[in-house]
Amino acid sequence: MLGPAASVAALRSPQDVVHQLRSKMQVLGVVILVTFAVISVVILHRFFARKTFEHIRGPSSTSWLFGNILEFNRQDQAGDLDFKWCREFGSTWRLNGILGESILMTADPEALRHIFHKSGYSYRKTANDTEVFRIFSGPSIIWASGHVHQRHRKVISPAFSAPQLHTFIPLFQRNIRKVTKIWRNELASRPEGRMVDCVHVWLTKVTLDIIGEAAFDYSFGAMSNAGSRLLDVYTNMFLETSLHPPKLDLLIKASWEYFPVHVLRLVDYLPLKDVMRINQVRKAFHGEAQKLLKDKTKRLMAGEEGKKDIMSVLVRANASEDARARLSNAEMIAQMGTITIAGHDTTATTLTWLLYELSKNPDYQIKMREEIRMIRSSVTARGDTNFSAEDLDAMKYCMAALKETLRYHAIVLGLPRVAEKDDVIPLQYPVVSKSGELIREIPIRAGQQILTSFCAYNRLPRVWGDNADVWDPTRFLDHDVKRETSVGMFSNLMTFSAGVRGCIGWRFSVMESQALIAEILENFEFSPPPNPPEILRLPSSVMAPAVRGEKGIQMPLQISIVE
Ligand code: HEM
Repeated sequence: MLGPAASVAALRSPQDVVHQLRSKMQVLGVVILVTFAVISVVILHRFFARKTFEHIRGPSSTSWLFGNILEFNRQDQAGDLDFKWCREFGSTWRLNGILGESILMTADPEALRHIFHKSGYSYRKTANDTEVFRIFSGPSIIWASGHVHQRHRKVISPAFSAPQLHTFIPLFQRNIRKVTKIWRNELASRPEGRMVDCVHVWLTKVTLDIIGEAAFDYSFGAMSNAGSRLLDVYTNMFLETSLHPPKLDLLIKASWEYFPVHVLRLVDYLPLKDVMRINQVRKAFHGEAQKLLKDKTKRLMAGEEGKKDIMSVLVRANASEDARARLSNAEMIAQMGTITIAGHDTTATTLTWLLYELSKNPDYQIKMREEIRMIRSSVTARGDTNFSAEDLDAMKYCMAALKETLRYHAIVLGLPRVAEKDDVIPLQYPVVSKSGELIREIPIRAGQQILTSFCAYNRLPRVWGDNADVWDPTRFLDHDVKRETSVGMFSNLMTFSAGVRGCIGWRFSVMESQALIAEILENFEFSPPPNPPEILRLPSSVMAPAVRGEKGIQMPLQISIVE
């Protein structure tokens, strides 16, 4: 029997197919030609440009064409090379990029503070990241830069304020109870009272339904398996587009830095794997977001009592702005895809790693459960049924476990940035140069690339102590780890990035996690499955878990009911 793609092809005439193939070959031909022209210019530019990183130590190049980039993208486990290089060369080192580019890589707290906090927009995103965000979301906050980004941030920020987010706690609790009910029913049907399940699947479903409802008053129907069209096109996007990019993708994308922005718009038509996948996702989000925006604007015009979802708050905030500071319809629509994607897989994956660590640390898991039960008694005693925000904040063991997981399993491993102008980056921890001198600051030339390593910073022994390589939440309990610098959005961690472009949804994620952890651990116990498989950290854009030798995202854990 023919598959759907084959049946569609069978409906076209042979001339159509040949014509289509020819046009695709022509596009590819032009792309390859232009890329080679750009590559020649780049090589010449690199040859004559002023060198500023050459004295810094780093790994030797493993390929004349790719430098260290191929091995970095193909590492066995996410972060392996960051940790190795950081141990070998200190918290700042030099990496060989494509076609002999010198890249500065750093996990140094002062350098991170300088790049993300102090320099405003002087360190921009790479052309590759900017284009991928544009293709996926359109003109949204995560794509915008400079004063346009400032305008987005001003309109969107009120929707992420603490008082606004507190109103979502019952919504978080209502949704996680659906998972609790499904797991309880499933476990009741098993005579042994245990099951092994991929917790990531369920956490992804519940966080997707939560973001749908909280952000847009929209139902993704993930938990009910009703599955909206959006869910179908979007599932597994991160993994499919970012894991092990082909060599040609890496080469083409490295050349984007040298194209003018309007030429880069042609990227939409490139037959690259992730471009085609992401294009599809954007179109699906665009259609739904358009309908939602229309509905919410109509309600606002009719003077109806506004809903509390993030998009409704945004529509009201936007309407009250001065006309020049407002977001356009296209910009409003673009936020839906960004907020959905930035706002659920990230939290789901972090919580998956948390349950994994708890399965290996039963004593700490028991402490968390005892704490939840103690606070439950006081909730019941005052006649309430749900934990309030204050109750959740009072769960110190739970909060410490969440912080430690965000530290130890930084799901965004780091971010690349490009210097907009010549600058000098200060270091908190000086490194030794090739000739044995101490380097305390590094001159940067406009256009040079810096790869920041959040995962390596989050494990620096000088910041986190000698046991930085161990998952140990007690470091966040009673004693305040003395740190010489403060970076990041939350608890001195770089996991949510930092500064003007730091994660706008960090507080949403933390509150949601607090509510989900309390409900899940009050009801269930987690342990490793029989014959526990080796769990890997996949080097994809969100560091997902996998089982060695098997495909796709997986985290099999044994679940049983706590009586
Ligand atoms: C564990 C959970 C999360 C992690 C680790 C995380 C991490 C990050 C990081 C590293 C960035 C910077 C990206 C860049 O500069 O390219 C970012 C930006 C962003 N995040 Fe999150 N995030 C999380 C949860 C959320 C949630 C729950 C939401 C929304 C509900 C959200 C919405 C956003 C948005 C809109 C941006 C773009 C901000 C801007 O460009 O100004 N994130 N996030």
